[in-house]
Amino acid sequence: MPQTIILKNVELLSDCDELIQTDITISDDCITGIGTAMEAGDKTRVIDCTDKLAIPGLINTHTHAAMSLFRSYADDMLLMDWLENKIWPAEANLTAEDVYYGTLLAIAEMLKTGTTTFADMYFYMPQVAEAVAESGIRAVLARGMTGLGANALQSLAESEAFYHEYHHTANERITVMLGPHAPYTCPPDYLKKVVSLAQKLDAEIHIHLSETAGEVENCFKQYGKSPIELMSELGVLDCGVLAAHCVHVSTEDIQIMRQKQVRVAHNPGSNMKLASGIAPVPQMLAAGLCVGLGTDGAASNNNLDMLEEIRLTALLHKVNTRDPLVIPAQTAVKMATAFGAQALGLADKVGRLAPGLKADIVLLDMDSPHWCPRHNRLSLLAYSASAGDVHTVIANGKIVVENRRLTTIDEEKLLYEAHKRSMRLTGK
Ligand SMILES: CSC[C@H]1O[C@@H](n2cnc3c(O)ncnc32)[C@H](O)[C@@H]1O
Ligand SMILES: [Zn+2]
Repeated sequence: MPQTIILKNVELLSDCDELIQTDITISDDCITGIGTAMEAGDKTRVIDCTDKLAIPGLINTHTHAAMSLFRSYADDMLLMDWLENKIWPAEANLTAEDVYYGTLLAIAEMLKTGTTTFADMYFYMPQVAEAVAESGIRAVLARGMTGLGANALQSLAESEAFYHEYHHTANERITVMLGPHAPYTCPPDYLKKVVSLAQKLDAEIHIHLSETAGEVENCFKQYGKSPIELMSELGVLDCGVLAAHCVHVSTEDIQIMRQKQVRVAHNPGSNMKLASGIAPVPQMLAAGLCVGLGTDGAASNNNLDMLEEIRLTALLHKVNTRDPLVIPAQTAVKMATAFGAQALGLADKVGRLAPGLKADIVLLDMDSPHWCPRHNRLSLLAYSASAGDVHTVIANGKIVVENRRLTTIDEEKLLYEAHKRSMRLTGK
């Protein structure tokens, strides 16, 4: 029997950003009505939403969920030093079960901070999918691949098997992409194999591109072109690409990205912490690119809080351009919702509150001093809200956070397991 939930007297922002107080009706996994709800029947759960603001579930377009196990392990370093000397050696010891618990830890944090969809690139992806399936979150999963080393061909084969086994599973909550790590770990011949596989499967690609100045400089030295130009030449950009970072992209690169409809995952927190630079987001948006927001892994952020990324996005680009209008609150919020959905190929399912879309809904508790006075809900959401305001989270029509508590995850057991495994992995 499909369950019906009515969110009674909830506040929400319409597509035209008008504030409305109304009811949202959820039947099974979908939003079926926005407007005064019909009389509740026996099987209907009515939730009083006085003083609650409903927003679409937030969409994290780039992370490595299980890296939550490495949070606070290696900080204040540049990307390549951090990867080569701290992260990759520690990741070499990861087991499938570690990745399961690391991913579940990340999912617990994401759900409690209002994220209902994430795009992940990592190893041991069947265990990632298991954590996604049982927690109720939505995810776009990619088995990370590097073309250097003994596992290069095996990870291609694993990616193919993972795609066949998990694409469109968990009630359609899981979709699968291919995940070549980056141009500096995937040489051209390897990327050509990835492109062939993507064409065979009709799969899209999630890849790190142009994250640091050093990456772009080395790419010019090695191939005489930028990472974007190289990817274009190799056919990678013809597969449908979600490109993480794009910090050091030129005007010419942006034109290519526009032509190839590359979608960008902007990760302001990680880019700031790793001192990678500031992505030209205003230029990318002005060129018509789809730019979503991501946290990157919790080891380089050091949290998975998308409300924080919204705020960072709105602030960072203002101070960088000295133009307060460059990314207004509304744009930053859209980047974490509607644009994020588009970036992940899920715009027909999530990212907005509208009848017919999946019921991925976050209720923020506005009954706090930092929500007073309420001149402008969008402004409050972008500049004043914080993770502690996330009261209730509904993912695919199911309540996964209720009164700030997880309903699908045993948090106490999870923290014990995650802490124990993290200590072993980092030799502590
Ligand atoms: C091959 S699985 C993903 C791989 O990416 C590493 N990683 C984490 N953060 C970053 C980043 O900001 N840039 C590049 N690579 C990153 C992660 O440790 C995994 O090894
Ligand atoms: Zn990353």
